[in-house]
Amino acid sequence: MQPHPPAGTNASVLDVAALTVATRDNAVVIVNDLTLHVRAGEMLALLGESGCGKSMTSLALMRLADGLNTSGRITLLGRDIATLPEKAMSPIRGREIAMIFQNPMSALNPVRSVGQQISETIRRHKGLSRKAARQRAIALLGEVGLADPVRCYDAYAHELSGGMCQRVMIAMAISCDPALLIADEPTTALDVTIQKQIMDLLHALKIRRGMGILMITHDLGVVAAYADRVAVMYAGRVVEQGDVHALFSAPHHPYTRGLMDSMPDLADTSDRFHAIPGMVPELRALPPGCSFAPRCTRADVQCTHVFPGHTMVDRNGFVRCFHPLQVAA
Ligand SMILES: Nc1ncnc2c1ncn2[C@@H]1O[C@H](COP(=O)(O)OP(=O)(O)OP(=O)(O)O)[C@@H](O)[C@H]1O
Repeated sequence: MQPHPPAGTNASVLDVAALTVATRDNAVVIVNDLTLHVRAGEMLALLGESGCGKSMTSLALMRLADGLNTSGRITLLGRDIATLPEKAMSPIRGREIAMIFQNPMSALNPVRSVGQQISETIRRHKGLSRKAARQRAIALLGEVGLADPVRCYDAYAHELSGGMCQRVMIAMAISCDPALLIADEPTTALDVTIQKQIMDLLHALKIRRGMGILMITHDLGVVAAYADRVAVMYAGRVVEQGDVHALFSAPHHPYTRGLMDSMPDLADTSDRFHAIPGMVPELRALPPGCSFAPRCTRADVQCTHVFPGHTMVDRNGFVRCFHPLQVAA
């Protein structure tokens, strides 16, 4: 097992370059030329509307995008895992990279206690004795904020609330000290107050453990409150990436600007809702050039022919647009 990079060192945990996922016949490109990185102890939000390819990105990173054509580099802790055979990849899942999902209840086995499920994961990856694995599982249930970890160990998923189940899933995900946690919309199925508790927990774990987190979300509020950096995805591509504060105070891509303008503003009593005109295109029938061009007021002929490359906007950010906002030409 590779040692994790220490937190706060800016060491890269995950580096993804030109990741592309397409159907076997290449008729649909679901993730297109995707570039991103996650450092130790930081949360990168992958932000986008439904159907833009966020979940497929996470599956591809876990090397679980079965039956699809995948290319590009996925460097985890300095090693390219994009082409590793399944036998070598299998122990990496859980141990170096772990994942939590939207619906924790359905991710847990209903006929085994939640503690047993965590113990089994620990025993499989760490080879601990039954007793030691149980002790570690109970400690983890305490670490994720469950009030009575010993009692919780013997509980079944149906005996716990949605928020408690998500805490159990997080305990299982961190049980082998992964360097990277992928969280795919982990709070979407939960009540608003519980959402905040789970996000606070992930934030605390990120700091305490120096773990990198890739947070998949469509929620700009979550991004603003918790992420360190954000990658904005549209129709299979990352169109803008940068530090959260920089990006929120001065978005460069017209799509990012549109997303921010469409956030409801409680202070605005004008009854106006600033929606982006038009619809997200079908991946099966993307327009030529920039996929956002048909909805973009800044688009010209060039935009309808060529997809723009990466333009660096600062040390940490890039935009893919021929006519970005507030970037010197
Ligand atoms: N095997 C496949 N063949 C063809 N298209 C697929 C396949 N798998 C997924 N897609 C399509 O790829 C697109 C991206 O799916 P994905 O689930 O990654 O989106 P998402 O951004 O996570 O959306 P959501 O937030 O709704 O989960 C969807 O339009 C989906 O229909």
